Amino acid sequence: MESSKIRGLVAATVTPMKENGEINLSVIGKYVDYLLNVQGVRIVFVNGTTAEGLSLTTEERKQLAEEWVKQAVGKLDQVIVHVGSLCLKEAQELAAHAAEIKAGAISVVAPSFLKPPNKDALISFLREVAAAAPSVPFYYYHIPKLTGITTIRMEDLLVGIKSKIPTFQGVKFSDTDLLDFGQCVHKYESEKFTFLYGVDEQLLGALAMGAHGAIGSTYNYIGKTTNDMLAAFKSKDFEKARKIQCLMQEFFSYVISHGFMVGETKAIMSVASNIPMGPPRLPLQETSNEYLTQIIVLMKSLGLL
Ligand SMILES: CC(=O)N[C@@H]([C@@H](O)[C@H](O)[C@H](O)CO)[C@@H](O)CC(=O)C(=O)O
Repeated sequence: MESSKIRGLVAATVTPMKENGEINLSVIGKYVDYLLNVQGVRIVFVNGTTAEGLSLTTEERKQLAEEWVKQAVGKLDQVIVHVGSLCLKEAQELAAHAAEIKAGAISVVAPSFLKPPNKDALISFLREVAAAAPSVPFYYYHIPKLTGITTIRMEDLLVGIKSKIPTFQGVKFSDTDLLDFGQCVHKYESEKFTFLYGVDEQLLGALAMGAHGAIGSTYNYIGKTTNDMLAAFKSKDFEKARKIQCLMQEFFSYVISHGFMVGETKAIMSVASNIPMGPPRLPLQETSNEYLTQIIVLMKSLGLL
């Protein structure tokens, strides 16, 4: 698959599972068609947070990456495979595999149990993983709320990074710190890095700070509405863009205060796409029918479904 610069929306995919907890590769073809034809989303992020990547076996991750790449051919623009792991060797194995199957890009989250003690240790880890896929564009996956690595700012991480990781292409920035985000875009403009924002509820703020695109769980099912917001922003209709973001925020505000994790994402996506995404894997929990009904009623009333 072509690896070109990433622009626009990227769906952080869920991993379809059967009721017995096995991964369900058979629906990925339909999933691709749904993203493309209904949501207008042409890039996917596979085996990330929403995909429960770190709860899958290495073999499952490889099978999923292969199936996504296979189904994307001739349809999607790009498949980004998340290859991060607590284990360097496993991350390298997954990176080499992503290169072998011709994934468009790889992304790596910081190991979060035995954590890198400082920026240099983190870069050393990332460099070793990136080296296992020496011709595949590399994106660092910054999600401090989940990794617990809260003291390494991206603005600092990027200093001289291209000399350490030649395939470095950009950051998937899943944090609310728009000061750090804005400085990354501003200071590294000449490097032509790509900055993809990952907090869907405030994407408009990041667009104003120069985001090139966005990766998120909700682009699976409100990609079309978010694309309308991107179009309004691009044509400088800021009033319209703000209205769309605020409308989506009514949904975010409700679900975030009542509980919003992968179980909810999978359930909403199953209803929206009519493709069974199944339950999440333990320790995550399936959402209740009662709560799902409330979410769907709200989304319909907002015109998001
Ligand atoms: C913590 C979390 O799951 N964040 C999501 C967001 O899309 C998030 O679901 C959304 O902003 C709602 O809070 C993404 O950043 C995660 C993501 O891109 C991924 O699944 O790899």
